[in-house]
Amino acid sequence: MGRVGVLLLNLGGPDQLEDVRPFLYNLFSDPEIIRLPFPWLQKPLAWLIANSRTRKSQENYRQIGGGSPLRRITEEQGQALQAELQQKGQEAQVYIGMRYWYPFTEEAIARIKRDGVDRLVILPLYPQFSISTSGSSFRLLEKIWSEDPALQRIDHTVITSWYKRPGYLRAMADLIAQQLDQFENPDAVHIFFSAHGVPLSYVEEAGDPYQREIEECTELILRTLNRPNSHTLAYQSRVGPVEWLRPYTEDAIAELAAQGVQHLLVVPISFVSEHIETLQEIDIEYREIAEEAGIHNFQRVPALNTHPVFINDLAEMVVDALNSPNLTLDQIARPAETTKIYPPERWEWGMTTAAEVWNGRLAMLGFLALLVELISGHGPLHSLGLL
Ligand SMILES: C=CC1=C(C)c2cc3[nH]c(cc4nc(cc5[nH]c(cc1n2)c(C)c5CCC(=O)O)C(CCC(=O)O)=C4C)c(C)c3C=C
Ligand SMILES: [Fe+2]
Repeated sequence: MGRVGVLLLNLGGPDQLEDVRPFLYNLFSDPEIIRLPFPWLQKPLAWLIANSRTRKSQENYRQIGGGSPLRRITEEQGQALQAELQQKGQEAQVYIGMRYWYPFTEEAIARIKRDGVDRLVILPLYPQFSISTSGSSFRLLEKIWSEDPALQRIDHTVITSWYKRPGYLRAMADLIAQQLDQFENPDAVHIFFSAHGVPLSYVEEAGDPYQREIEECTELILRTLNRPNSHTLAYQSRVGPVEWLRPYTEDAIAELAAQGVQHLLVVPISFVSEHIETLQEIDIEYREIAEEAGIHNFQRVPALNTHPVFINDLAEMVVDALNSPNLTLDQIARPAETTKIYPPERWEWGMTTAAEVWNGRLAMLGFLALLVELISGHGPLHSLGLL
């Protein structure tokens, strides 16, 4: 088989407060995060949004110790996966490629080339696929691959999403059960699944399978858990003025409180590491909303991090991928009739000419409105607290 490598893909997060601005700039420069019809608008808009969001975002990172734990946890996951693969008799080198901060995907690829990897498994650390997460990393990789004949010689396979894996579901159910059993009356606890949101247009216009995969994942976890608790699924971490997937977490918490729910167990569902949205948004912001609304028993399930059942499942996934037919970056970018990963014709740029013209006009208007707001200091983004 030659030298085997596993490339873990993740989003990345600022290691310290000074990193927040350039991290946000990288994030908003990604057309899979802000979808604009004109590429030349992307960088100026990214610069404007990053600058206007930095202070608020820094304050959030300050509340969790001055930086994101994502790099440390992802490295721990990588080490644990490498050791578990070795236990299973599969020698492999694990690499980490972050999309918006160090260690960048480009650095991981340089190391993969330097080490002479012959066989590579590409594994995003997102259980569910979204255009904005795994899709963005795959798109970047496809571009790097298409420009480098040395990479094209590496036999590679991509795992697109893996939320149906039995080990992942078991580990999630075990963590939920452990937390439930710490309540006085476990069956009376309302289980609240909180997924990272995406703009509604990703699902309705671009055909992102994310919402469907999140809903199915929630059902599978509940089936594995096999408890009688009531439950809710809602979406958190909305950014900007457009509509995102609903219900929004803060609204759903308020609604449950109004219905008299007293005991709430929050389950972060779209990410496998602790990060700002678990440690700050759920543990601090949503807890405050819940307690003010009358939910006094508010607990959260920890993220999987290096849970042994989860790491064992990742290792089995890698071994399975090495023994299955390859799904290549090229196939993902230009799917064949038989490759049904996500509706490709809907993910591509363009839609119809008329839609593009209108998108362009609206983007220009939006850009002008943003400039006016930045100069005048008044407008909808100020009202929303984004500027
Ligand atoms: C499945 C997980 C995630 C999805 C889907 C996702 C979509 C998405 N995110 C933004 C905007 C921001 N995301 C930020 C940080 C961030 N997001 C995720 C995960 C998903 N994002 C992670 C793991 C992180 C890093 C967390 C850390 O610990 O550092 C940020 C920066 C933080 C902040 O200022 O709030 C922004 C902004 C959009 C617009 C989007 C979908 C289009
Ligand atoms: Fe995000």
